[in-house]
Amino acid sequence: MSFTRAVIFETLRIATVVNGVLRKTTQDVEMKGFVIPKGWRIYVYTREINYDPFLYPEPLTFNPWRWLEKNLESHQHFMMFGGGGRLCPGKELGIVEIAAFLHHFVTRYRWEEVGGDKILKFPRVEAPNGLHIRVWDH
Ligand code: HEM
Repeated sequence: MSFTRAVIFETLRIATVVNGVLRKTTQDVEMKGFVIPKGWRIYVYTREINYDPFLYPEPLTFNPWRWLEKNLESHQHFMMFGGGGRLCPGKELGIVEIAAFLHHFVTRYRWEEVGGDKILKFPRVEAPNGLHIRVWDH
């Protein structure tokens, strides 16, 4: 299960649909010489963190093994499920659901892409015309 978990994290890192998390300051916050006034709304653009080459060398390469080498999941910059008191409560359920789907899909079926579908990477990962695949029993 640890490799499946690594595949899920790497997929979320490269192609999550959650580009960031929102917060609002409840008091003035000083950070690295800057003051964020009370009441400001903040958008933490986690997509940028996920592509940071200092945190994830060769960030555009799909490399699930990077999650096994170090415990990246416990790092402060791991924010695919948000963080702090508002951390996604469905994190583990979501991972189990994806893992169960992947297990059945990979072990029971084979698939191929059909047609030259367009995939956009920015501002978010999406397939505007849908991602068409042909699936058959293995
Ligand atoms: C891959 C799957 C999922 C991803 C990537 C994801 C991601 C996120 C993110 C980024 C947040 C914002 C956290 C923050 O502001 O710090 C969030 C919040 C939340 N998620 Fe998920 N989520 C996933 C699955 C689920 C599932 C399966 C459930 C419920 C069954 C769920 C329920 C929630 C709820 C209720 C919140 C709001 C928490 C709050 O504001 O206190 N999520 N999720």
